[in-house]
Formats: sequence, C-alpha cells, structure tokens
Amino acid sequence: MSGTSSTLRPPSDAVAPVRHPDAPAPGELLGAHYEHCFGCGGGQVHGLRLAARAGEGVRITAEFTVQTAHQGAPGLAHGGVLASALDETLGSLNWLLRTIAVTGRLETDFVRPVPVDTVLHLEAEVTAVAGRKIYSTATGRIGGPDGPVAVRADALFIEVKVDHFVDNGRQEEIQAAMNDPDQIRRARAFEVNP
Ligand SMILES: CCCCCCCCCCCC(=O)SCCNC(=O)CCNC(=O)[C@H](O)C(C)(C)COP(=O)(O)OP(=O)(O)OC[C@H]1O[C@@H](n2cnc3c(N)ncnc32)[C@H](O)[C@@H]1OP(=O)(O)O
Repeated sequence: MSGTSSTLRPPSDAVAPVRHPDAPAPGELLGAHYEHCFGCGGGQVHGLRLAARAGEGVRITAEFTVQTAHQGAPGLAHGGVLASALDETLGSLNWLLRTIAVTGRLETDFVRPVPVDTVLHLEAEVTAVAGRKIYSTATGRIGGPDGPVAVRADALFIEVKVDHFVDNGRQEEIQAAMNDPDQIRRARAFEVNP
C-alpha cells in the first residue's frame, strides 16, 4: 500500500522546475556539499557517504551502500537511515535549481527490506514548483539501477534565505563554514549560488 497526502500534491498554479544554467552537467558527480553532512560528508564516520550525480533536467541519481552501522533489525538497514538517504538525494536536487531549500515534509514508503552491504540506487526529480514550495519524488532500488523498488518518497522542500542557517545553526559550525577560504565550499555548505 502507498499513498501521498494532499499537501504533497502540487497546486493547480504550480509550474515546471527550471534547471539553472550553471547546474552541473548530466553525469557529473556533485561531491559532498558539506564535509560534516551526515548524508554525504566524508567527515562523518558512520555517515551515509551518499554519492549523487546530476541527471538530465532537474533529476539526480545517487548511490548509498548500507553499512553495519546503519542496521535496525539484525542485518537490515534502519528505516530512518533509508529515509535519510532519500532526504539527502531529494535535497541535492535543489543544487540543480540553485535554490536554498529545506525539507518541510517527507513521506516514505518502505516496500522491501534492505540488507547490510546492499547498494541502494536512488533516483529523484523535482516535479513542480509553486512559489517557495518545491515538490519532488524519489525511489531507491536494490540489485541494480533497474532492480525492484525498495523505498520511495515524496517531499515538499521550502525555499529559505541563508539566514535560516545563520540564525538557527550552532555558532561554532556556522563560523567555521563561513571562514572557509574556499569560496565554492563556503557557498555549498549553505547551498548558496556562489
Ligand atoms: C550539492 C548540494 C546539495 C545539497 C544537499 C543538501 C541536503 C541536505 C539534507 C536534506 C535536507 C534536510 O534535511 S533539511 C533539514 C530538515 N528540515 C528542517 O530543519 C526544516 C525545519 N522547518 C523550518 O525551518 C520551517 O518550518 C520551514 C522553513 C520549512 C517553513 O517555515 P517558514 O519559512 O516560516 O514558512 P511557512 O510560512 O511556514 O510555509 C511556507 C509554505 O510552505 C508550507 N509548508 C511549510 N511546512 C510544511 C509542511 N511540513 N507540510 C506541508 N506544507 C508546509 C506552508 O503551508 C506554506 O504554504 P503556503 O501558505 O505558502 O501555501
């Protein structure tokens, strides 16, 4: 059984998403947007280290290998970890729009159990934009990019100003990210158009 609540259905005045002209080319790896991100950063020992790649249009593909630290039941991935992988993949889409946005709502279907050591093949796309609201959807397959769907999600991201992070984040990390001499890394930590 699956379903999407009405808040995740785009309104009638929603428009198609527009890929930013400076978005990474299709096939290009995005790399971590922030070293300490649980989803993609290399600085988190038990993080997902999810590797996302730009697709055509406003689409992303990504891979995540389930590690022993990601278990819920013995030998199986924790559902919250799988939701994180979907959230991270969906969040990466905003880099193709060059819009700063955070997850407002994430609805997840867990369709098949995902064993440790499995590579989860994720695909996500933005389906519509209505003002600050960005509607997107994702699937995660096992056994290969064309394998059966194990997880799927629909999400609503809300566009925010960079102040969202500056005002709410812990000062220690905000300052460290802002003091990074690398302009691109500094911009990507906050998902800002450099
Ligand atoms: C390579 C680099 C990649 C970068 C890759 C980055 C990956 C990062 C990881 C993935 C992303 C995350 O996990 S982000 C972290 C998790 N998310 C968060 O921490 C967000 C916490 N929530 C908030 O801060 C806030 O609630 C906001 C910003 C979402 C919304 O607050 P706001 O700015 O005051 O806006 P508000 O007026 O309430 O809402 C604006 C419109 O959105 C609707 N709306 C707001 N929230 C919801 C909701 N939950 N469900 C339905 N609808 C909602 C409202 O009804 C309204 O519609 P209308 O009246 O206009 O019609």
